[in-house]
Amino acid sequence: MGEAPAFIVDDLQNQIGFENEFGSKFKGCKTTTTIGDKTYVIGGGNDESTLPVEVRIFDKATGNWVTPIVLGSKPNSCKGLSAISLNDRILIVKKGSAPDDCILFLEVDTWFVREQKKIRGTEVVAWSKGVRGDAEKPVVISGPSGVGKGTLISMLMKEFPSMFGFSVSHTTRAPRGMEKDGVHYHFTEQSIMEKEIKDGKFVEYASVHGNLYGTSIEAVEVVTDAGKVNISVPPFLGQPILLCYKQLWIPIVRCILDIDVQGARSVRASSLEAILIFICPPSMEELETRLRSRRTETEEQILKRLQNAEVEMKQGKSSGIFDHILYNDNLDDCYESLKKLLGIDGAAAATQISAPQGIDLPADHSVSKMDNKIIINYGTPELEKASKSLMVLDVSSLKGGAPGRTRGLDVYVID
Ligand SMILES: Nc1ncnc2c1ncn2[C@@H]1O[C@H](COP(=O)(O)OP(=O)(O)OP(=O)(O)O)[C@@H](O)[C@H]1O
Ligand SMILES: Nc1nc2c(ncn2[C@@H]2O[C@H](COP(=O)(O)O)[C@@H](O)[C@H]2O)c(=O)[nH]1
Repeated sequence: MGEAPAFIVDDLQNQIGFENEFGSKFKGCKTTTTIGDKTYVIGGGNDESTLPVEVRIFDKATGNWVTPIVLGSKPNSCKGLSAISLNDRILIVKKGSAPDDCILFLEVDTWFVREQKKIRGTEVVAWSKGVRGDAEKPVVISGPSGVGKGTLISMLMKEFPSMFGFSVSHTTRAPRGMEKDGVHYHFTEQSIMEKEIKDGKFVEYASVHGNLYGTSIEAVEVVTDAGKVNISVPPFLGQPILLCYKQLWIPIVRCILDIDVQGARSVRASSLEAILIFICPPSMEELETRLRSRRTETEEQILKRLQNAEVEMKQGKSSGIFDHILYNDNLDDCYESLKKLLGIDGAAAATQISAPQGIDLPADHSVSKMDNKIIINYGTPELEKASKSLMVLDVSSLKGGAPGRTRGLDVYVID
């Protein structure tokens, strides 16, 4: 580890035009990173301000400045930024930020961003938060209507209120008696939802039993960003807060999606990297009994749902979309199997599985890159010579990304 870093970041440029263009646009800290013909200028929001970090792009090919559509939750202000190019995304190391909020990725050419650029016909970038290891994979629960998906999800949310967050879908179907807008679904109109789909606001969508249903990017982000709030007081019942890390109570939230097989197929093809679970009924007769006993559909709707169930069952069992298949015969048994799959069949495991390990970055540091390793040097120049304390972020196994989290960061310290 004694070699000089191959690439020094914090590459603040003073090219003609940069400072003027920039100085007026961004108050506070800023940094620039070039990927191909584009220079990404990322900055704003210093420690005292509440302004979020902004992004502008200087296109060297055209000589023009572009203000991109920025998806994802913009990072909070910080004391300084370092930016490291990783080809399709830029890793941002924030100074003076909370352990769960100091490593972020600005995606500039990932699958998700390319799709969004195609849909929107303009420059797009997307923020995603970096997390260590493999935690927090979203969970997709799919299966025919009436099989018990909602029942199982309710049981999970009731037993682990702090651990799971439900992705509230959009639908064009009418609300049922007890259903609340924004809680069970975002009830919307066909024309509005079609426009929003065209605008690229959805991770996935499908026409199901004659209505449009879809998971918006925002719905997923609302859940994953629940982990962003840092509160310095202990949790009380009902709050989505679990883990005390460095005197901060860090919420742990894992996103659950209840979607049909078509939607599951889209999620499988996306960058969400979810765990996909298909729930089967013990028999079609039992499925019909459950659908009828729910008393929420008309006879015509029940028949349509049963007809669609035949197709969904075939696809669910054989398409290779799903990681796991569970049979919901006895509800309690199925629920236990689901918890086992998710690694939460014991109280200790429940805390382990989703506990996000923050990255405790020293407030003062410099950042460099060597191959797939980001080296964070946190000694003063004098101390560096003596002790060379380094933190290494290994980015060789990154997974996921916008609209969820970027997982797979390996972090270790070299003394
Ligand atoms: N294992 C089970 N045994 C008997 N009844 C069950 C079981 N699981 C769920 N149910 C019942 O079946 C009905 C349908 O369940 P639920 O509404 O959860 O299905 P769903 O898969 O979410 O349906 P949809 O896709 O239409 O939303 C409910 O009345 C529920 O109480
Ligand atoms: N592809 C998607 N399917 C969804 C979504 N939200 C719900 N669903 C599925 O629709 C059916 C019917 O639901 P119901 O509430 O009308 O009974 C069911 O299979 C759900 O899983 C979504 O966002 N995308």
